[in-house]
Amino acid sequence: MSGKREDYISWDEYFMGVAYLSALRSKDPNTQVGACIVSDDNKILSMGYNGFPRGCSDDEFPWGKEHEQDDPYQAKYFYATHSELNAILNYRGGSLEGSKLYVTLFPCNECAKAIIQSGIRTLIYGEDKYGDTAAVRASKRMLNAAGVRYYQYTKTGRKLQIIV
Ligand SMILES: Nc1ccn([C@H]2C[C@H](O)[C@@H](COP(=O)(O)O)O2)c(=O)n1
Ligand SMILES: [Zn+2]
Repeated sequence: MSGKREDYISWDEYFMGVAYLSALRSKDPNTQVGACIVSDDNKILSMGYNGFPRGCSDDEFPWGKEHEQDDPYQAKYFYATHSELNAILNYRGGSLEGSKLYVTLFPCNECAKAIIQSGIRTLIYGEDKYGDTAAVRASKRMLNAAGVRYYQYTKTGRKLQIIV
């Protein structure tokens, strides 16, 4: 055997795989989101998943949805930091100018602002299940205006199995 292995995973499979792996760390019982920020020369810069800020206990803060509780103070939305924002805030290396963001779910309007302002130029997303909401429509409006390129990741169908 003298040639190289040919069935290695692509860059997109690798980074989207890392984003999906990060999502598995989320304690959100309904939606787990993962993100991976990559430099333009394909080095991983940061990762994140949705969860409560440091010091806000996963066991004490609420994981319910607003409409079930009828009180936003008792629902997760005031407290959960989105995976994209966590990935941006987790980066300690300086500038994210020109980087790419892989995220399992299309970013909301608040994350879009952080993405634009941090200098991320390309966004590759997995799902768009909230695509018809005002938050995601506003997000796309801002990303379009700011010239952030985005496209949906096309699943290759390859099954990645890791035994840990
Ligand atoms: N792009 C996104 C969108 C949502 N999230 C987080 C915020 C919540 O923890 C969860 C959404 O909960 P749901 O309303 O589906 O019960 O996902 C995120 O991190 N990034
Ligand atoms: Zn968001």
